Amino acid sequence: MSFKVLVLDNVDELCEKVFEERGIEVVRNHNLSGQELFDEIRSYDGIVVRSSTDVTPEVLKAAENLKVVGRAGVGVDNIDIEAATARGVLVMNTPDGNTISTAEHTCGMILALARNIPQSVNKVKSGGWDRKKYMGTEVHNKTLGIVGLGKIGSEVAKRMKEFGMTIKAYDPFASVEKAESLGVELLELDELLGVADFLTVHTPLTEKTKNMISMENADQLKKGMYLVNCARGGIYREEDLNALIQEGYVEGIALDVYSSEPPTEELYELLKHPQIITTPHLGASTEEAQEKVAEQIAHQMADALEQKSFKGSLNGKSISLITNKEVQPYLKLAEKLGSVAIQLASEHANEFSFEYSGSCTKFADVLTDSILKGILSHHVSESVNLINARHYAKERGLNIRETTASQTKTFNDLITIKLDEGADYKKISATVFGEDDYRIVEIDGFGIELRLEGDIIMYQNVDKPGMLASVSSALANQDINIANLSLGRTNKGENAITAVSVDKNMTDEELKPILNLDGVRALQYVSLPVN
Ligand SMILES: NC(=O)C1=CN([C@@H]2O[C@H](COP(=O)(O)OP(=O)(O)OC[C@H]3O[C@@H](n4cnc5c(N)ncnc54)[C@H](O)[C@@H]3O)[C@@H](O)[C@H]2O)C=CC1
Ligand SMILES: O=C(O)C(=O)COP(=O)(O)O
Repeated sequence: MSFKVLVLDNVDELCEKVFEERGIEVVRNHNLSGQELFDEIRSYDGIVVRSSTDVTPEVLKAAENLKVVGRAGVGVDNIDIEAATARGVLVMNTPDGNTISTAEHTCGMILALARNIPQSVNKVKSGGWDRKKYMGTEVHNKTLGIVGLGKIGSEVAKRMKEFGMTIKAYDPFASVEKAESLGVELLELDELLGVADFLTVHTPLTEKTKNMISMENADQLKKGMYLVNCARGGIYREEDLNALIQEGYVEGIALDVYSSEPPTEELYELLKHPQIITTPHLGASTEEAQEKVAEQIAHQMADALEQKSFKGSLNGKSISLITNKEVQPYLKLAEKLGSVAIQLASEHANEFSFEYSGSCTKFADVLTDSILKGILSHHVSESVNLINARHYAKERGLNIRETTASQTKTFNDLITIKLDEGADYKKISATVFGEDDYRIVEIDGFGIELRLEGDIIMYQNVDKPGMLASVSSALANQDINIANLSLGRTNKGENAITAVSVDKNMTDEELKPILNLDGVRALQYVSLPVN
């Protein structure tokens, strides 16, 4: 299969090189926006972005062929992951390719703040000379507060420790062991704000981190401290930045990131304050970081398109499992069974129970995605895949219950779907023999053996002589060949279930003679793709 990828942002050329080496057609176009972008994007299987292109629901809708969005970098706030997930589009990033560069930039900002480097450079360049005004402060023996002791925060800690700083951090998700190994003391946020001479943030922008510092909590800050933000604009409340300095809470602020990039006119005005130093989102802008993220994202996207690996994927949490050879037969089994279930369920049924037993239980999560794919493919016009199956299930109000049992009585593995009360058949179980022999093995407690493929007529009947002969002659009269059949019964002469595979896709009209046979009940017709 051949794939086509569009590079939309200023991503290093190595990206194209990797795609080309891997036989993927690649086009670079930085200058697309609006309708032009919508028109161009239609035919691509993948797009590569940095932080400059907003991957909105509209962009995703226009990209009819899209399978993967690759972010050559970390932050994905410019990508609507929810909308991508709903459309079954994989979103991936390169979590560590620009860590060192951003950490180095942060350290640079801390030192630049401490020694007024940008302001004094400007002074000299404009023909001025003022040594008194630009008196600085040492960072040695000062406390650096880090909010977010993740990849970048940790690298900043290591580097600034070497400058003789005491490092303290707030990160509710960081382990004490990790902090100890870095020589960092973990504190609560309010404690950290009270002791930090310099505060640097390295978290995503979330409901919790937005406006983490503002005039509202300025009282908690150590007087005359410095603020650094090389993470995401808005973690410090931008409208309050000038006031924080003017009211004497903060001595200086260094920003690499802004709530809108480039900043709005109002924001540009605020940034003119002489004690605020600024760079235009340069944290990751080094040759080394850009080469790393470009190469990484191209390989990751190529692997994903070729279904080899899903490293770096941010949605479809269980998708990485589908490259596991062991899980593939179960995925197919689950999807087929889901398809049977929806064909047997009552109209408007919205309750399904999935039971996994045996060794397949360890893949239960992705098997549920696959059953849902089988169920929903009959309902949803948009293409359903393992990434968006749960999204659609939720949107359609399906209630799902999942249970697992480590052992089965008769089979190594069994997947069972329980249907709604109104359905003719309430419980259907299937397994896979070998690599690709998918079979229904039980319906409503009746042992049966039927391949999960092609066209199947299922009915209940009283276990008496001649029933099968009547059904086969009703089929033969219409020149319909029986491919396979399976009978299940409880006890001799009692109720029985018959499943007949036929060689053609039958119409309602063709089913009527069977439906009208005396003794045939609960006739259902199921159609499945042939393996
Ligand atoms: N300026 C630039 O060019 C760049 C900026 N970034 C940004 O830097 C930030 C950090 O990136 P990484 O270190 O790679 O991410 P990471 O995921 O390794 O670390 C984030 C840390 O923040 C912590 N965290 C999350 N919510 C928190 C909260 N409410 N309070 C305290 N800690 C919290 C997490 O536990 C985690 O340890 C991201 O926002 C990323 O987008 C990343 C690369 C370049
Ligand atoms: O990776 C990140 O999160 C960054 O902020 C870097 O953004 P950029 O790729 O330089 O536009």
